[in-house]
Amino acid sequence: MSDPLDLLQSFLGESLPASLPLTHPPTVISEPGSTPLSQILLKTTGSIPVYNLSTFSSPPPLSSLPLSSLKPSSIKGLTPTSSQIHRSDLSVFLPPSTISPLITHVSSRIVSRIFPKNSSWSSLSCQLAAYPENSTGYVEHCDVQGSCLNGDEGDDNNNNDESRILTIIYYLGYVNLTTLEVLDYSPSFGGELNVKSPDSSSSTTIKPSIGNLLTFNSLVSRHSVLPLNSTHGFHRLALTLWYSSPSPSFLKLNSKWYLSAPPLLADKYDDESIFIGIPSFNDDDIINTLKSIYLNATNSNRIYVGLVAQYDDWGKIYTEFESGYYNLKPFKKNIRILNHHPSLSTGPMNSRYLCQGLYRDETYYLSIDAHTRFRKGWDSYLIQDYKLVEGNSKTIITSYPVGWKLENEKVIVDCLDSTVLESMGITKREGTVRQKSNVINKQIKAPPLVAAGFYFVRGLGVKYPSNVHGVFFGEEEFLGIQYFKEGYAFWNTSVGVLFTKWERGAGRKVEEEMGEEERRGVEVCLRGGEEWRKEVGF
Ligand SMILES: O=C(O)CCC(=O)C(=O)O
Ligand SMILES: [Fe+2]
Repeated sequence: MSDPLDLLQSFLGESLPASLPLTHPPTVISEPGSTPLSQILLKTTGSIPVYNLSTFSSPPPLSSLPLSSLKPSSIKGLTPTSSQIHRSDLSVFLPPSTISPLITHVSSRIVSRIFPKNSSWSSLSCQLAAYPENSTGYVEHCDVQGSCLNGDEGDDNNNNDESRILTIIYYLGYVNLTTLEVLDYSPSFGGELNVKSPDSSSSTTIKPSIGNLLTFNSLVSRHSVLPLNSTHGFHRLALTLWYSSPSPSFLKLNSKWYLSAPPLLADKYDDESIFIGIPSFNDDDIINTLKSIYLNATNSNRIYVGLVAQYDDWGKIYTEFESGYYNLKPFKKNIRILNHHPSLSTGPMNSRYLCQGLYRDETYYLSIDAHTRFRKGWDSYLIQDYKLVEGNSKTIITSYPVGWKLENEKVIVDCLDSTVLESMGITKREGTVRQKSNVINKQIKAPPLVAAGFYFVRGLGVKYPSNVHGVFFGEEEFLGIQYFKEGYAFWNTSVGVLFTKWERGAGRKVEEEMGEEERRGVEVCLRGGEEWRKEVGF
C-alpha cells in the first residue's frame, strides 16, 4: 500500500518539508536580494497538476458509511427531472470527521501541510456517491462552478464549490447496498471516469477499481462518468473529498489554482505605469520606503514617484538619496520631488493634494505613507488584482495596511493577508468615523472607506481639494464619500501588498508642531467649517 504522504509527495513532484506551521507566526518579508516569501511558499506547496492516479488500500469499512442516507443528486438550479439528466447517482454529503481512516490520513498528514492556514475540517467537503446500474453517469463538468473555460453549471450540492482546488476521489468498487457485498470494476460494468486535458485536446479513462485514488485539479480538469451497463444490481460507489482554497477569487487568476500562496504570475503589463504619491514630513524612513518600492517591484522602470518632501534638513536626506549605498540612483529619473518647507505644511490632506500635482498621466495612481514596506512583486499583485475586479465600472482598491516593525534589522509583519478598512461608529471627540481594519484572506468588496495610506486607482482618481488645511482625522471618510459619489466600486487586495509603520517613529508630525490655535482650527474644520462642507459635499 502506498503511504499517503509519499503519494502526495509524488503528486506534488517534490518533497514536503518535515513540518510547516499550522498557524501564522510573525512572518519575515524578505529584504531585497533574498528569496521572496511567495516563492518560498510556492516551492513548499507546489501547484496542482491536472490529475494523478494512485492506489490506497485501506478503505473505510462499508458499514461505517451512511448508505441509507443516499438521495438522488441534482445540479444547482436544475432538478433531476429536467429533460437532460446531468448526473444519475445517489449521493450524500458527509461530515468529514466521520470518514476515517482515509481522511484522517490525508488531512492530518498531508493537507494540513499544504494548507498551513486553513487546515481545519472546514476547508474540506466530502461526498459519497452511488451510481445505479444502467444509469447515464455524469455529464462532462468541472467541480468548480463556472470555472472551466467554456463555462458550465459546475458541480452541485455544495455551496462552497467556488473555492475547491483539489479533488480526491477514492473508488470503493461496485457494492450491493443491501448486503454490502462488493465486486471490483469490470469493463463490462462501465462507469469509468473520463478526464480531459485542460484544453480538451486529449483525455484519459480512469477505471473505478477498488482502492484507486484519483487526485485532480478541481479548476481545470473537466471530467465525466461514463454510462453504466448491467451490474447485477450493484452500485458504483466512490468517496470524493474536495479541499478548498483560502483565497478563491485570487487563485482563480488565469485558471491556475495554487495551494496556499498566490504566485507571482507572468506579468504582461510592462506598458502600464504606476505613479506613487508620497507625502513625507521629516520622516527619515523615506529612503527605505523608496528602496523598498524600487527593489521589490517586478518592473521598476514602470514605477514613478511623486514625493512631497517636507524636511527641515532635506540636504541630509538628499545626500543619502544620492549616495550609491541605497542603490536608488538608477531610479532617480523616475522620482519627482517637490520641496515644501515644513513651516508651510498644513497637514496630510494638503500634502496629498500637492502629490497629485506631480502625477503625469501614468496608468495607475497609488497613494501611500512615507514609512511603507512592499512585498516582492507588489506591482504585479496590484495590477493583477485591479484587472481581476475592474470590470466595466470605476474601481478603487484600498486596504488598511498591516503594520511592520524591525527585528534584528529585518522587517517583520504579523500577517501577510489583506485587510479591509471598516467603520466602528462615530468618535465623540472628533466627530469622525472610527475605523478598524479586519484581516481577511480573499479579495472582497470593501466598505466605502478609502485609506489614504493605501489606495490604487486607474488614472489620478478623485482630486484632493486645494483648500483643506490642518485636517488629521476624517481623510478616510472624505475619500470614501468622494469616491462613492463618483460611482466607484471599492475592493481590497487579495493579499497584503504593502505594510505601514503604525508606531510613531523618530520623525516628528506636523500635528505636534502646530500651536493650540491651529489645532482648534482643525476641529472647526472637521465639525463642518464651510470649506470642508463644500469640498465633501455634505
Ligand atoms: O465518481 C466519479 O468518478 C466522479 C464523480 C464526479 O465527478 C463528481 O461527483 O463531481
Ligand atoms: Fe466531478
